[in-house]
Amino acid sequence: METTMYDVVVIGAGPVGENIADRIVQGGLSAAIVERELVGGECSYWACMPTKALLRSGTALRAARRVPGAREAVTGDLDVAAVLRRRDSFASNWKDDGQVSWLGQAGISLYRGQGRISSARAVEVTGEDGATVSLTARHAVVIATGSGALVPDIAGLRESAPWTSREAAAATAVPGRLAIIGGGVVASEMATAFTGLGASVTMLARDGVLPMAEPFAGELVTGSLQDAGVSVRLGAEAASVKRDEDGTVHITLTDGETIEADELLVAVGRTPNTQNVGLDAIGLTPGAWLVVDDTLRVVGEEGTPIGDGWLYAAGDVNRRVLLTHQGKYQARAVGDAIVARAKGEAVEDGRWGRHAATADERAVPQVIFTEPEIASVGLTAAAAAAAGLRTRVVDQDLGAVAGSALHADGYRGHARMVVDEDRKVIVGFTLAGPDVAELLHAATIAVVGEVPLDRLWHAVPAYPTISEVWLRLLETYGR
Ligand SMILES: Cc1cc2nc3c(=O)[nH]c(=O)nc-3n(C[C@H](O)[C@H](O)[C@H](O)COP(=O)(O)OP(=O)(O)OC[C@H]3O[C@@H](n4cnc5c(N)ncnc54)[C@H](O)[C@@H]3O)c2cc1C
Ligand SMILES: NC(=O)c1ccc[n+]([C@@H]2O[C@H](COP(=O)([O-])OP(=O)(O)OC[C@H]3O[C@@H](n4cnc5c(N)ncnc54)[C@H](O)[C@@H]3O)[C@@H](O)[C@H]2O)c1
Repeated sequence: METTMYDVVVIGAGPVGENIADRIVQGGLSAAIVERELVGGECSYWACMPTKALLRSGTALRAARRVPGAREAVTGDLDVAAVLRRRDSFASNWKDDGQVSWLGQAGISLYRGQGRISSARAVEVTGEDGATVSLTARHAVVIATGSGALVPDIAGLRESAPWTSREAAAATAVPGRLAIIGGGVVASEMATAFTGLGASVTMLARDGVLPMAEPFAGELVTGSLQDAGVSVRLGAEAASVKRDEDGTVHITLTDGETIEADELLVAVGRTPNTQNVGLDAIGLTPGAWLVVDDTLRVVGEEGTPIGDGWLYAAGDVNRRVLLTHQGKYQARAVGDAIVARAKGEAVEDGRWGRHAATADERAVPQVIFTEPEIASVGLTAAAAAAAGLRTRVVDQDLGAVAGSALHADGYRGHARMVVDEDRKVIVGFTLAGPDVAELLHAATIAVVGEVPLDRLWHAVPAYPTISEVWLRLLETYGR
């Protein structure tokens, strides 16, 4: 079979794959990208964009209702059809023409179909018509195939055709009753969105609400979900599921209670898209998360790169951080590392080096778009303690800051700064409150830059903004 040669072949055209290919071409090499569904990946069509579009209108409405004067100008509830239309447009109506034309402009060759590694540096692409194309990579193959929703082994669950995050993100109607298994990020965001859109929501949060975040985050989100009418069942676990012929879903809990719903969303984490990517051909296990070093080279069981280091994996598929912005950060590192190695240039793979994804370890920012928003970077107090750091935790009521009070009547929120006492730098920062998302980057810079607290006193927050929380936290810490 004839094979086409590129410097680099990227499997998966999600946000991460696209950015890797772009970096490769910017670096003067040629790149092919393989995609089996839509160019743009999960984030564009079934994850970040559509879910945030489903949430945004409710957030705007709540914001207006918190400010007298604006409140009186708002009558009625959300216009569900308008929300769904706006969501459709943010999902580009599930068409990838825009992203395909971007690939063309960027000089990246697109191959549509399932990509499978057949041997070292060789990828076969099988299109929908069954035709196969062979690609060979001169320098590297990158797996950027992302992840899919994990559906746990609960009796009857799969047969009940549950929603995963995909069906929730792309919903064309709002179910009367929505049950959710899970208490993590997807469950909390979708409970917020669908209760705002008029569904009666029950959340089965076996392990609590946002258990990986600072405890006050989960408490505030739980409280506001309950205020909005969501039944938050902490500790509840589904034992079996059955869907009637009339479509009603019955969820039996481990304590014997049964809950009825019109739809059931399963949101208990992700599974890597590595089932059918040819891992068996190179001695790796299909279906497993890929393990990588800091320049994103896939390593085998003994911890050394596969072969001569021709295989890389970035984004969700390596499980380091399941977030778009962090995957794109990896993409910049891996793309530049491949170019440097191809050109025989030095690879800066030390901590914070140009080609190392160092921030993945302890400096990851995330915004959870619940009510209230949860914006965090770095380690929680518990994670810092578990890592053996000697820390001091400083807390501040965010509602007591002048800028917050002005922002919204009855502003409720909380901020926490985790200080590494040995280095006098911030290693973790969490904000919970309305409209805190845009405040996060200051904290990310403080954590990544390891800005000494002494110097932070000279970073004066403007008055009267919510950012004044920085000063309050420093004052509590003491000079
Ligand atoms: C509901 C939800 C909401 C989210 N919201 C946010 C958010 O607000 N902010 C945020 O930062 N992150 C968010 N995330 C996480 C984010 O979606 C992922 O981290 C991101 O999509 C990962 O990008 P990726 O390129 O690694 O993988 P993906 O986006 O999954 O893309 C991988 C691509 O590879 C393709 N592919 C897979 N296997 C093959 C193959 N063998 N051959 C060819 N193509 C293949 C797939 O079709 C897909 O297009 C959310 C996730 C979910 C589920
Ligand atoms: N705004 C954002 O940044 C955003 C939004 C959505 C998703 N995401 C990303 O997508 C990924 C997937 O989100 P997710 O919510 O599916 O995963 P998650 O890991 O955030 O939460 C899954 C939750 O399900 C619980 N769980 C696991 N198995 C269970 C079971 N059998 N029954 C009941 N509960 C169970 C876990 O304890 C956990 O709390 C996350 O890593 C997240 O970072 C990010």
